[in-house]
Amino acid sequence: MGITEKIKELEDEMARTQKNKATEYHVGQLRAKIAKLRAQLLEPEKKSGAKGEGFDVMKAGEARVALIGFPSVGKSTLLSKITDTASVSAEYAFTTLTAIPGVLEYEGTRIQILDLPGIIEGAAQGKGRGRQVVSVAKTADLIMIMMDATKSTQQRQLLEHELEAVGIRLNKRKPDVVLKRKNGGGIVVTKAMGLTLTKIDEKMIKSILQGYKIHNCDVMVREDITVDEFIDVVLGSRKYTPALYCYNKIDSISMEEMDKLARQPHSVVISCEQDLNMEHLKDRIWEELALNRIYTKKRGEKPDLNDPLVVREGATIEAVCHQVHRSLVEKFKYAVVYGKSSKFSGGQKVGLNHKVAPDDVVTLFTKS
Ligand SMILES: Nc1nc2c(ncn2[C@@H]2O[C@H](COP(=O)(O)OP(=O)(O)OP(=O)(O)O)[C@@H](O)[C@H]2O)c(=O)[nH]1
Ligand SMILES: [K+]
Ligand SMILES: [Mg+2]
Repeated sequence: MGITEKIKELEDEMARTQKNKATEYHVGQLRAKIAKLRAQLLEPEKKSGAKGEGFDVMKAGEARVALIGFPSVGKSTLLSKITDTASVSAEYAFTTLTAIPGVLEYEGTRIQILDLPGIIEGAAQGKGRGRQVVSVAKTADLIMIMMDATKSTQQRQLLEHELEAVGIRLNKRKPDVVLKRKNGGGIVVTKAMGLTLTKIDEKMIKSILQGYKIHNCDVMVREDITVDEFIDVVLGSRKYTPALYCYNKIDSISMEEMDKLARQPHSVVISCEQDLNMEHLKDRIWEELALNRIYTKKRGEKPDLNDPLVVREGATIEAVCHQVHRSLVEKFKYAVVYGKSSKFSGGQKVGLNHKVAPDDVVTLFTKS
């Protein structure tokens, strides 16, 4: 009998079993057996030779949010609740075996939410399908770290650790350091005016670079970085992603406990089952994604306020062009912006590098 058939048998048995005090232990055992078999299904296939790089899911909408968490914290329940997609949820671990995309409509914006298999400690080292899951997290604009409010708060640290292990930096800005490799001249470290380095010194910077066999390089340090942050800069391939910590199942904890969790930074508490705080969660997703709406208008016409473009905070006119059409940048001549980013109330003529502000109106002019 294959694993899937075995699982099916156990599931059937679970469905047949009356749940009460007398069967509690037996049901618990069934659940553990199912979880163990499903974990086996999650093992990467040996012969495929793939290093487990992500799941093949097309991006959709204006942004992507990945749901990362241990098994059975309620990721699938949440997906079914806030998007147009139903994802199977159940009381045993490893119910979800692949990436399931859904779309959350938020005030005219489409946000892709990715339900993912639960990960376990050691995911980053390739335990279970963990490596694949954390790879998908790298493609997300926001990582939603989902936890069971009734379980220990250690979950948070363990999950952060797994994500850090694959080079994701949560709620951190890229350190303000510029490295410029050269062909000669040794290592030259320059600091921004008035900056004192308290956590790293020039000698350390040089020795780290030499450790990575970089012997000729200009280093411009613009903030008081730590050793780890400097190593991140040298390694380069770090992904700096906003994270929202979501505690589910608050229906099962006390008010005091709930209050404590809700007060942590970047945190939100919900109950999918009891429908608690779901609208607030959507607001927070939008806020953490830091998306802005702007509007385009044709010359001599009124802007179409029903059809906003959604761009990242700090987006440039170039990004706006990309949103409108892939080939627009090549034909771009100049733009006129109206609104907060414009110096003049009658509109300002700007180039591709100009940064737009929320609710700006933009007219794009192309070479004919
Ligand atoms: N008490 C309570 N139970 C919940 C809540 N949300 C989900 N559950 C239950 O938690 C269990 C697990 O839910 P799932 O949605 O399958 O969890 P998951 O994180 O997708 O699990 P995997 O796919 O196995 O990683 C189910 O029995 C749900 O009914 C909640 O807000 N409160
Ligand atoms: K589950
Ligand atoms: Mg699931």
